[in-house]
Amino acid sequence: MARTLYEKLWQSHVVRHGEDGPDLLYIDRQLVHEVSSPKAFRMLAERGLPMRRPATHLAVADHAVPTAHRGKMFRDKQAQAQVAELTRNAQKFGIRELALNSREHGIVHVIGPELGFTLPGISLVCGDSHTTTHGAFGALAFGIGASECGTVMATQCLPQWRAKTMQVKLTGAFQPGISAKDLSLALIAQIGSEGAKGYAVEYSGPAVALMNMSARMTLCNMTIEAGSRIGLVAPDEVTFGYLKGRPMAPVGEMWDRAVAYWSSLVSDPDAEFDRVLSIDLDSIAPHVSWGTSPDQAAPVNAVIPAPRHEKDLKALEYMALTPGQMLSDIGIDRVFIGSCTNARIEDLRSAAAILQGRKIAPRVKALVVPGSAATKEQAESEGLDIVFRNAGFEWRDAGCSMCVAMNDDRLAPGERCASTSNRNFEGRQGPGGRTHLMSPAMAAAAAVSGHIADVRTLLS
Ligand SMILES: CC(C)[C@H](C(=O)O)[C@@H](O)C(=O)O
Ligand code: SF4
Repeated sequence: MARTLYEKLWQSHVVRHGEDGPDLLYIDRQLVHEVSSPKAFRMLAERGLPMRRPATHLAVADHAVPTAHRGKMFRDKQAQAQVAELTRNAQKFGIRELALNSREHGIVHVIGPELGFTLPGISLVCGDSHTTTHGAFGALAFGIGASECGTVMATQCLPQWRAKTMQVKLTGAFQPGISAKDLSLALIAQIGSEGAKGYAVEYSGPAVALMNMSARMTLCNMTIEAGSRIGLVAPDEVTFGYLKGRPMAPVGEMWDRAVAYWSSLVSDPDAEFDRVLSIDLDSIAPHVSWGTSPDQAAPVNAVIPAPRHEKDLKALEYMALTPGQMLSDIGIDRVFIGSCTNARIEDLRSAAAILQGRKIAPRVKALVVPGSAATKEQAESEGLDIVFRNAGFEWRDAGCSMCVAMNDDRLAPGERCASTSNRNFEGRQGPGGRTHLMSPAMAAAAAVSGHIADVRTLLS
């Protein structure tokens, strides 16, 4: 029978079919960070259980780490304790941890792919909702809860319900100034923040074949904001090209065998999806969120829509905005370029291209936080750090930073931020802070303009 990519991945990991309950899946790899892992490690310790296969785990502290004072003291003692606990647990249970000062350090969803820890065909979990990111490689990757992390550590298995399947067919090509983030925001605005709930979403079509891994990762990363725990792209030559030579990728004959298997990880031509959507990229304009949920987003040249329900009213009040107001008239105080959605090298390049030879508006404070130490190093070798600094940005070390405000980087109450992150929930970037989600190029355009602006007017 014809099968979708999701069904192939699922079936290759089923240990036991659930009769009336969920299937039991084998989990190949787990990424571990400091926020969701303490409970899991405690579970093992309390029951005196060892880790089933420590070598399949990789730990990194990213959420709470300082980005301005790397290697110095943490100002936040709770954050410091959290990071120290991860190191203690990694040592105790024999898991590899990427040290804060190492070249491999970074946001968990950025370093997994960079190291080749993330591979097509594997099942990969992490106690983190944006684990959807890794589906860009054709991995069965999904976020799990803290106690499920413990289950995987102890058994290498996890009971799971199979999702329905959704195909998002993409045609056309991104127009100048437009990127995967705009597409994600447009899609989420269209289907809603629960529009893909219960579905595994596969992005396919000619436009996906043209996308680099960075764009595919942005798309899969944001899939959770449409309510889906799984975003997928079938692995292809672009995927293999990205992975070849990565530190943890297979080599020699194993590489050839892996590529042969990975090439089979596509939806069969006559496979049926439960739901199919089509989007033409030619029609996508730069998108910006105006509310407190990622689906409250609109094209930059639109006005803030009239509230449709209570949720919109509440969001407009929190955001201090009025229906009918031009999105591009909204002044901003801060700019954050970072997060596992948009802090890879391609993201930094696209922002730097706008900032080249320009300065940020006088009242704006801006920071750029690369997704990983390797991304930072690559950016510096290209001189991007100079472009950012000359424009007036602070150039930081890797971490989640102002995406989630668990370290020292946060908005003051009432401050408004143009942000390349993925969530604009109330208080997400600091209590009382107001977030507008957008692409790196759009965030750069907002930085130099002092208000939300259409990046297309700044393209040379
Ligand atoms: C802290 C962590 C568990 C959380 C997540 O699950 O995604 C965070 O990464 C986020 O982006 O909200
Ligand atoms: S960068 Fe933001 S979204 Fe990504 S893992 Fe960190 S906190 Fe979560």
